[in-house]
Amino acid sequence: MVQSSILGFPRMGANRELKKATEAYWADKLSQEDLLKEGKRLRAEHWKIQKDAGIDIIPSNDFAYYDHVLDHIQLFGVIPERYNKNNLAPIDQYFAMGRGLQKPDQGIDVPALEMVKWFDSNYHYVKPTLQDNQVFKLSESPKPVVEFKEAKEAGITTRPVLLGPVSFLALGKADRGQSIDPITALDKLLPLYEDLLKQLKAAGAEHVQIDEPILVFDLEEKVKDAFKPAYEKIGALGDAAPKITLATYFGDIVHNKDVLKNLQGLHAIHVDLVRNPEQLEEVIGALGPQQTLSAGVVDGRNIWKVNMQKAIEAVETAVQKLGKDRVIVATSSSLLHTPHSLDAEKKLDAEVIDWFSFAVQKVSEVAIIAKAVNEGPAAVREQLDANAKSQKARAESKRTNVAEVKDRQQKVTEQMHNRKDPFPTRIAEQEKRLNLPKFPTTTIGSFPQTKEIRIQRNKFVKGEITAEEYEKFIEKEIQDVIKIQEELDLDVFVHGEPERNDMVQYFGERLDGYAFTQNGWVQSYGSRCVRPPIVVGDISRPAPMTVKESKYAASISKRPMKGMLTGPITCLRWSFPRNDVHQSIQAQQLALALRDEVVDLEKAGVYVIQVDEPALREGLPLRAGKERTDYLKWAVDSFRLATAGVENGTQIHSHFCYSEFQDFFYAIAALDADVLSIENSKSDAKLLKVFVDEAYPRHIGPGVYDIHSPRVPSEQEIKDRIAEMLQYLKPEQLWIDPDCGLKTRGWKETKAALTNMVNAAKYFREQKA
Ligand code: MET
Ligand SMILES: [Zn+2]
Repeated sequence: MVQSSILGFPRMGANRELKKATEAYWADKLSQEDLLKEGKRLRAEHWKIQKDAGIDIIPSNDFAYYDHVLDHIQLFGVIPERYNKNNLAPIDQYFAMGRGLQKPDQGIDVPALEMVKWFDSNYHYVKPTLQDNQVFKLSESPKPVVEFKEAKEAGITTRPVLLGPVSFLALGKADRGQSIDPITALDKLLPLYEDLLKQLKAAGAEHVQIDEPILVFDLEEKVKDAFKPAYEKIGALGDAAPKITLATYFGDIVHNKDVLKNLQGLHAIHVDLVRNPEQLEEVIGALGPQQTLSAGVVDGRNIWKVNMQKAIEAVETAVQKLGKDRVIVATSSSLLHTPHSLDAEKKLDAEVIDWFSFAVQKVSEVAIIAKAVNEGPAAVREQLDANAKSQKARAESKRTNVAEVKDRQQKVTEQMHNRKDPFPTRIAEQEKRLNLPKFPTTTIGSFPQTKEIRIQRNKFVKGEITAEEYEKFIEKEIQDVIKIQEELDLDVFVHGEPERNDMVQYFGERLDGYAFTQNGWVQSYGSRCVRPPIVVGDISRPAPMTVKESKYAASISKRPMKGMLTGPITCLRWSFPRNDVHQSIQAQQLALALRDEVVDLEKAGVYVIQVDEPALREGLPLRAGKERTDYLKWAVDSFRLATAGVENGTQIHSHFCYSEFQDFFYAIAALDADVLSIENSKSDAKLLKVFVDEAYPRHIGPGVYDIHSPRVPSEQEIKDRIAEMLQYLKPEQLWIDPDCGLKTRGWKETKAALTNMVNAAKYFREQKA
């Protein structure tokens, strides 16, 4: 029989209970015992959801209090000495590695381990950080064993999930001052996996899921070569270990087919057939004679209802080749990346809610598909009919077929992507109009989002104050930040973004084609969750979105005002995109909407306009090659289309929270933005060398201080940063600004830091005069 399986379930709970519990624990408002109890309660609840839906293979150890990679760091004792010093309880040591720990009264001050994006998702994992003489040690009561037993006691036999040894190491790095290449530690790590697998088997686990997602990357030879010895060794345990399903996701593994050859002894291979359905045949061809295919046909990364008919066809194709006993129906990846359940959505309109499926619903979809394959479509006729009806309704909906939007896209010309004249002509006109000093100072857009701002916004949302009252409040906020900027003597002002709840949501709410959830939270890192808007249809701009605030701000300030927009790629990447049209089409629709906004800002007298694209880098496809070059082409085109409608004398800025774009610098240059502001305070100024090497002619503001910490940089520190930057950039190119927006900061440190920043800029201005 075909079995049904879930690769992982969201951890937060229906109402983000885990977030609330961990944050209460961090604030000393919840005991450790109660935190652990809450974790246990959530796990039980999530297992039950899956069991009740009829899932055959239910995961355990997919739960984590902070991050599952961090779980493995602790599981294998990859704990840098600095976290061992203070005799912390295991859970506190765990959180200390995840988020740092500062207790001045007890003399504790350890920073967090590095956290980075999990593949191309918006989830972040903690990087395994190894020492040159790394010693591994399996924890005394290994979490996977404990949680397996916990489920068993609750009457559910689960399939524990482990991150595989090759991925665990390959995703890691050497600690500061160390030079170990993590993969070279494989031999030392493997015995711990063997021990762990034996313990799981002894506890009653017949199966285990081992994730090796790095197989979707282009791998260095030495990493590729690590799979064979690793899995030979683990495989040699035979009946002393559970049967292994090796899971990959977020890409295809066809380019690593030769690795599969060495994995034919494993029980099953899982592949993502949502992202790469075309890999099915090749993967089947590469399986061993006994091996099972786990077919990931229900999307773990997005919120759309599965197309049952298509999913069933894919599974049937596998069944024809392998037989029912060698096929598993599964989610494409862990459901970690989807919100908990649609049940909490009371405000979504009936048309679109019928198109969505969150984790709880996806669990049922997997069960239904398995049943359809096992017992024939008649057994689930009603569900299949409802699904087909929903697919058809979505395809034919007015929202997904807006003729005006499509017509406008048809009429986009090459010319519309180009500014009127090249940069030298433009900058001359801009300088005449803006009359800025050398080393102009500015900020990235947002100023502190104070408690008062949040209170007033909530009141407005709840209808407790009128639109007019709220507008007055926002105007007052704008007046205040302008006054502060005058006092600080900044050169290019911003209005401070007080009206924006979030840089994507704000725009989504003003565009047609978007929907919003009330409770569609997805874990981003640790206890932090985001609630991405959903692109449901063709996008257009019914009315100006930011002009009122920017125009008002420009009208009351002495200095040039910078209008502030979120770029098309960032809007798309930080939303749930449509899966029925290519992302390039959605990006172009967003670009056209933003183009109108840019032109309207210019008409309103705003002659500096910043279009933020912090998500451009993370959207880069995981593997080099055509997909990547295609992405860069349409991403760059969408930015150019959004911004090229203005006159030469209007200055276009863009902002990135990354400066690590050595590999695709040509695309950054191709944006043709007059001024780029980039995150740089945490990076090596050497990264700027690429601007020199590529003879980048336009203006750049590499961030001179880190805004993620309340720490105030001294004037001297900022001067040193600027001096360093001047080794790479020409004085006439350089802008002085912070790393990113200041919305998460308090006013006190913001004013102090900006005062030092302006003074540092003035120092160089006088020096170079
Ligand atoms: C994550 S990038 C943020 C840019 C935005 N303009 C801000 O200042 O908050
Ligand atoms: Zn930023």
